[in-house]
This record gives sequence, C-alpha cells and structure tokens, in this order.
Amino acid sequence: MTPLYHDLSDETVVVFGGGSVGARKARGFDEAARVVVVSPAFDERLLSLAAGVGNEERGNNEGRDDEDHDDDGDHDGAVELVRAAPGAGDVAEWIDRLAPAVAVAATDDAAVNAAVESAALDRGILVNRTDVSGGRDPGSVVVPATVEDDQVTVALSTGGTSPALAKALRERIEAEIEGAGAMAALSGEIREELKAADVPPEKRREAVRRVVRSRGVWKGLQKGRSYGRQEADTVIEEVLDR
Ligand SMILES: C[C@@]1(CC(=O)O)C2=NC(=C\c3[nH]c(c(CCC(=O)O)c3CC(=O)O)Cc3[nH]c(c(CC(=O)O)c3CCC(=O)O)/C=C3\N/C(=C\2)[C@@H](CCC(=O)O)[C@]3(C)CC(=O)O)/[C@H]1CCC(=O)O
Ligand SMILES: NC(=O)c1ccc[n+]([C@@H]2O[C@H](COP(=O)([O-])OP(=O)(O)OC[C@H]3O[C@@H](n4cnc5c(N)ncnc54)[C@H](O)[C@@H]3O)[C@@H](O)[C@H]2O)c1
Repeated sequence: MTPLYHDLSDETVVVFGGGSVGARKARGFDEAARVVVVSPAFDERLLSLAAGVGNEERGNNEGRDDEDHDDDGDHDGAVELVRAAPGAGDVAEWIDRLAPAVAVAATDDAAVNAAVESAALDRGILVNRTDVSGGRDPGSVVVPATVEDDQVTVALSTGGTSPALAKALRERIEAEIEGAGAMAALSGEIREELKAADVPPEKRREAVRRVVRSRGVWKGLQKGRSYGRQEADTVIEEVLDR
C-alpha cells in the first residue's frame, strides 16, 4: 500500500450504506469533497451532516463553487442523502450517474458491497471496501486513521489488518503533533526568508532543521507565535554566525 494525500475538492465521493460506518466515512470525506450517500435508511449523524450541522467550524467549504447539488443552498458543504436501495445489479448505473472519484462500499449487504467494488474497479474509480480487512485488490483503498494540526496531517494504516490498532495509535499521536501546524507555518516562513536573503543552501537547511527540533521554539510557540519566532531567531543566529 502506498500512502498518498489526494486533493478531492471538486470531486464526488459516493458512499453506499447510511449506517454508522457510512456516516463515519461521509464525515471524513466531507471535509474535502462533495459527498453523496445512497441508502434506504440513514444514521442520525448523517441527518445532521446533511443539515450542515458542524460544517461551519470545520471550514470545509473552501474552493467549492458548485452549489447545484446543495438542496437548500444554505449549507454549502452538506452531505447529500439519496434514499434508495440499489440491488447489486443497479450499482453500476448509480456510479455512472454520479461519476465519483471514490466509491465507498459500506452497506451490510456483502453482494452489494462486492458489486460496488467491481463496478468501481471496471471504471478505474478508487474503491474503499469497508467490510473486508487484510490485503486489498489493486485500485482498492484503505481509509486511514488521521490526526491533523492545521496543515500537518498524520495518516495511519495497519495495511487493513487492525483498525482498532490504527485508532489506538492515532490517539497517541494526537498529543505528539500538538503545535505542529504552528511549527510548519513558522519554519516554512523562515525557509523562504533565508532563501530570499541568499543564505547558502547548507546553512539554510541546518538552520531550518535546528528550528524544527528546538524545544525552545516548540515551547515558545505554545505561548504565541511571536515567542516562537524570537526563539527561532536565536537558533538561526547561532547557525549563521558559525
Ligand atoms: C482507521 C479507521 C478509519 C475510518 O474508518 O474512519 C478504520 N476503521 C476504524 C475503526 C474501527 N473499525 C472497526 C473497529 C472495531 C474493532 C475491530 O474490529 O478491529 C474500529 C475501532 C473502534 O471502533 O474502536 C471494525 C472494522 N473495520 C474494518 C472491518 C472489516 C473487517 O475487518 O473485515 C471491521 C470489522 C467489522 C465487523 O467485524 O463487523 C475495516 C477497515 N477499517 C478501516 C479503517 C480500514 C483499515 C485501516 C487500517 O489499515 O488500519 C478497513 C480495512 C477498510 C476501511 O474501512 O477503510 C477507523 C478508526 C478511526 C479513528 O478513530 O481514528
Ligand atoms: N470499516 C469499518 O471500520 C467497519 C466497522 C464496523 C463494521 N464494518 C462493516 O461495514 C458494514 C457496515 O457497517 P455498519 O455498522 O455501518 O452497518 P449498519 O447495519 O449500521 O449500516 C448498513 C447500512 O447499509 C444500508 N443498506 C442496506 N442495503 C443497502 C443497499 N442495497 N444500498 C445502499 N445501502 C444499503 C442500510 O440501510 C444501513 O443504513 C458491515 O458490513 C460491517 O461488517 C466496517
């Protein structure tokens, strides 16, 4: 399995199955893509997502300009629910109509999930099969456990073997990456500044490497951006003066 970060803005993700697993996947993809859930019944969390509850603070609507799919127009970014129970033979038609970039098979009907998988694979569409673990077929993707701090994202998979372990490790990493977003912003800015000032590449790299490893800078950033910056300037001066 090869982990990649994929930009799904302007793409559609279709989720077959509106139970608890379908709801979790819809929520995960909804931050970036248009999400359509096809199911005869919907978990309560999906009803909230469809009403746009919780979307505002997640800031997931950037870069989205097609509101055609939005039923009431009020909740840009809301998940769309389509009440239907396609049989295994109907799934391909749904996929053709929705033209998704990713299809998620999350029903409790193994035959329907298998039909989603084969229809997606036939069309070169990525498929996430939620009812099987272990090895994947080519074109089949795993949804990892993820932790985010601003622009920094950690995605974690056990290769499909142990989702419970993926979750447990994710909980540990959550504490570990706190503040990483602020550090990414600061060190990115410093890198640009040193480049613009024509600092020789070797010195520039050493300075940036030291900044991201400096306990003082991490601590400073906890107090506020300018404290982090001050600490970083001290580190940079040490490197440049040598
Ligand atoms: C990471 C996460 C992302 C997400 O889905 O959001 C995710 N599962 C999560 C939680 C979780 N899932 C399950 C449990 C109960 C404990 C257990 O059974 O282990 C727990 C833990 C809990 O709930 O505490 C049950 C389960 N999961 C799968 C099956 C099918 C099977 O095993 O056959 C069954 C059995 C169903 C049954 O027996 O009925 C299958 C998959 N689940 C995956 C992802 C993919 C592999 C990821 C990897 O490579 O590690 C894969 C292969 C396909 C996929 O769905 O992409 C999310 C944690 C998010 C977070 O909290 O950070
Ligand atoms: N990946 C994971 O993390 C994970 C975790 C638990 C369970 N599972 C597996 O995922 C599947 C779904 O789990 P769940 O807990 O959400 O089950 P669930 O029973 O709560 O939900 C299944 C949903 O599929 C819908 N459905 C049934 N037939 C359908 C059809 N033809 N088309 C569209 N939707 C249809 C049902 O109405 C229901 O909303 C199960 O097969 C289970 O083995 C996966």
